[in-house]
Formats: sequence, structure tokens, C-alpha cells
Amino acid sequence: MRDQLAAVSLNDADEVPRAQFSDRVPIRSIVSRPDGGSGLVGRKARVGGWVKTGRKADKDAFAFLELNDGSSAANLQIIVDASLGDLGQLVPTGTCVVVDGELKAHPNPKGKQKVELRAQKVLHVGPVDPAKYPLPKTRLTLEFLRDFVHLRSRTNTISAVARIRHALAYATHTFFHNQGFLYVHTPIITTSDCEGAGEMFQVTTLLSEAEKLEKELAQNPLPTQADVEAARLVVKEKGDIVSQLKSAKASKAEVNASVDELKQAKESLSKLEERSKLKPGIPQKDGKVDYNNDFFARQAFLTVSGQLQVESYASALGGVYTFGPTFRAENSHTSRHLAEFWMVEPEIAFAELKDDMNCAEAYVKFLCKWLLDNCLEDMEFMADKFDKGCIDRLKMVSSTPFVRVTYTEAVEILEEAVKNGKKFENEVKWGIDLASEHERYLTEVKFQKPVIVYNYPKEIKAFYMRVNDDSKTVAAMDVLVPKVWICRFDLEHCLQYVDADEISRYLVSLIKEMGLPLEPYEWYLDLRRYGTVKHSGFGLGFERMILFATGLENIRDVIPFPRYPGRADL
Ligand SMILES: NC(=O)C[C@H](N)C(=O)O
Repeated sequence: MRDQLAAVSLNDADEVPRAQFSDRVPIRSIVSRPDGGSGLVGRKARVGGWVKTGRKADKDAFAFLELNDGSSAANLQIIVDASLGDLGQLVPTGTCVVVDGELKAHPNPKGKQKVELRAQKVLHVGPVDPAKYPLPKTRLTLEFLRDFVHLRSRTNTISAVARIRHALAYATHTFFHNQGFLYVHTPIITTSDCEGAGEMFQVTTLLSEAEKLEKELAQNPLPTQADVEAARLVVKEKGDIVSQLKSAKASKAEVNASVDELKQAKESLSKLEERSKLKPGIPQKDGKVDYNNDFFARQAFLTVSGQLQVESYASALGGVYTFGPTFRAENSHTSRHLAEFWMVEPEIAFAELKDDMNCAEAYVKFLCKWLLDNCLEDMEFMADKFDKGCIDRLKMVSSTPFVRVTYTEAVEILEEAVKNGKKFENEVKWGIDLASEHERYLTEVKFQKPVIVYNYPKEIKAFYMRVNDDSKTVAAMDVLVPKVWICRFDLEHCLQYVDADEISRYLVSLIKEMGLPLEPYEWYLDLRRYGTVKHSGFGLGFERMILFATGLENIRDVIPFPRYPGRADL
């Protein structure tokens, strides 16, 4: 995007071309040119953006505005003469301004900004009352900004993160597209628990239905038994009249009229009977919630992973991936967990652990290289403000082969470290889920490189992993990168060269062993029963990747609208 915008070609007209779909010149296409915009001096430009800082100068004869429109980290300085409008209204931070003007060489040619815009006309002002605007120009902490998620995208940090996030998403699609993978949209509402951890948010209309009914009943109470009896009596009377008229051989018109009345009486009776059956509260059957009455006529949840569903497409289309929001109702208050996060999940048919590791390594390297090639300005901002080493880290990860060790070897390395005096808070022994201090030791101290740990104990992994021939470990892997543990790559893998019945019997026993109900997984077993294929894949927590890239500490700052226990703003 940077290059496209920066390369907007100039024609002979003396106005810098505006964006194709909005009525202004993106500031990036001026300031991000290789010459910083100096080749545009003398040209006219219409720009619009939000004032970062503004001040009046020369006894209020004019104002300087630092304008940013989000197209790049850099601002454009605008000079507005007092004759053009109310300068007091233009200078507050956060004000939206659109101006026509002429580009001039910046008076300080050695500075960062090569050009400034001399306004000739102010076309629009979206004013801000500085006494009320919650984001004044003083430096605000990221924590403070979390209370203003609707406005925080106007800050340098959050807008840089937004551009980096976009770049990583675009790179993700580019990488998989280039490899011939299809992007598959897996459902957000699901009826199976992929990880079997019971951390799912339930999707139900039972509560709102119950509330609606309660409200309605308050205004319009249920019919009593006496009301129903009375209505029955009316039906009986109307029925008697019909019989009498018929036996008295009354006219057809009279009989028809009485039959109509009978029909109406029957209808009101059945409505009353129906209504009298309504029970306030959540519908129950055999002492349990009756989900037959729920929206989907069964229990449904927000997905924790699109993996199982994407496997069904891999079993027909080969290489596929899903990239969407996933949800975990985990009561975690850490800086690494969100209740709603995005996950990139490729799934590859005719592939095994080695292919999966190769794919993961190539993908992570591609992302790092992409940021270096396409987002350097924002990465420089991150290096300057948050994490000096972040650019070097991207360079290192994009160019260094990842170390690969088995879980068992990793535990041996950690045990050796303990013997040599290294202290860990969590005990090291075969069978533990590695804690982040262990992972950091491996990647930051021992190898100082990205590390892929594979073949984990089966007890600590999900049911869909292939059990290795040692019967103790499963073909699973995690990719660890220095500084931040970014992602958990799991490999799911059907048993190789074993007959389909055996595979499904085996999976059934595993699902049961994990205490999961079988019914929601029957369709998944079909993938093994019919045309089973060796396949593998992984899940990359997208926000973890952004944390790794930017060096930011808290995952709540790298997703536009963070959801975590107690918070779901907007
Ligand atoms: N697609 C994957 O392998 C991701 C895995 N299901 C997880 O949630 O961690």
C-alpha cells in the first residue's frame, strides 16, 4: 500500500492527485515519497485529517497545525492564515480539518519534514471542545487509552499497530494464496468443542426469550383455569347451536353462520389453552435445560477454533486455511489472553509433521520479512518508543533457520540447566506443560533462535493429535520465538497406514477418554471413515504475532476492540 500511495503519479496539472475514493490527497502520498515531498513544492493539494498539535503564532496572525490522516505515521504541517477562519477552533488536538493549499519547502530543510502546506481555503472543521476531549496531546498510557477504544485509534501507537495488523493480515493471505491454499470461512457458531477444554461461550436465545415472556406476562397475565373452562363452555354452546340448527333443517346460510361462530370459539379456546401452557423461566426437561426450545434446537457455542471444520475442506481441497475470530471463556486476566482473538489456521492434506513445521517456519519468516519490506516506518516508531530490538528480531527470525527439538530433549535441556543452578518457578519434569519461563529459557538463553518443540506428552494435548509409535507422545508442535512466545502450533494427524475403522474406533476411545460427548464429533469421524488422509495443520494466534512484532507488552493493545473478563466495550 505504501508504495502504491507513494507512487501516485503526477500529471501536468498543478494539483497533487486526490485519492481515488475520497476527496483529498492522502498525506502519505506526499510525505512518504523518497524525496519526502520536496518534488511537489509549488503544487496544490487538498488534505484532510485530525490535528495532532496546533498552535497560534505571530500574535495570532496564523496557526501551525500538525495534521495526521492515518495514511502514515508522519504528519503534514499546515499553516493557516487568520483571514481563513477562526484559528481558535482549528488548533485543539483532535479537530478534523480539510484544507486546500499549496505545498512549500519546509523552512528547515535539514528536519524530518521536507514540505508544509500553506492553506488557501479551509473547507471543513470538525471541532473539538478541548475541555471535554478525553485524549489531550500529553502522552497517555496504553492502559488509560483502553478506556477509550473508540478514540484511541487517533493516537500514534494505536494507529501504527492498526497498520501493522493490517499488513500482517494481508501478508497472511498473500502467503497462503501464493502457496495455492484456499481461504475457507469456518463457522463462528459451532456445536463442537475443538479443544475439549469446556471454555466455550454459549450462544442461546433462551435467556432473552424468557425475559421477553416475563415482561409480556407482567402486562398480560396467563389465562386462569376458569378462563379456559369458560372458553370450553362457549365451544360447547356453539356446537349445540350448530346441531340444533341442523336437526331443525335451518337454512344453509343460518347453519354456515353458526359453524363460523363455532370455528371462532374453537380458535380462541386453542389459543387460550396454548397460552395457559406457557411457563415463565428457562424451559426444563427431566430437571435439565431443554435445548430443544433453543434457537438451534440444540446447544451451540462460539467457536474456540475453526480447525475441525477446516479439516473437512482440507479433506477435499488439499491446502486450506481459515482466519477469523475465535473465543475462549477462560477467566484469564493476563497480558497474553483475550476472550476474543483471531487465529490463522492452515490445514494441509497429504502432509505430516515435517511439512507442518516447514510451513509454519516459512509463514512466520514471510510475515517478518513482509513487515521489514512494507512497514518499516511503523516498525521504527515501535523500536523508538517501545522495544529497541524489535526490528533486529524481525531480521533475525526472517533469516535464521529454526532449531527443532523434541519435547523430551527440551526437558533434558531444562533439567541440565536446573542441575547447573538455574532456578525455575515451575518444576521441570517429563510430562509437564512447558511454562513460559521454560520456553523463554530455550529460545532466549539456550538457543537464542526460534525453536520448534515437537512430540509432546499425549496427556497435555487435544484429542485430534496423532499418537506416536511410543504411545506416550503425540505429533504436536509449538513454535517459540525469542522475547515472546508467539504461537501454539498444533499438529493434528490421523494415524498413518491404519485402516479407517481402526482410526475411528481409536478416535472414539480418545474422545470418550477425554469425557467429551460423541455425538457432536460424529461428522468429524466421518472424515476418517470415508477417504481418510494424512493431514496436518497449526493455529497461529494473530495477536501474539503482533505482540512479537511490535514488542508491545499487552495483548489488549494490539486488537482494536479487546474483550476480556469484565470488559466488552462497544
Ligand atoms: N488449527 C489448530 O491446530 C489450532 C488448534 N485447534 C488450537 O486451537 O490451538
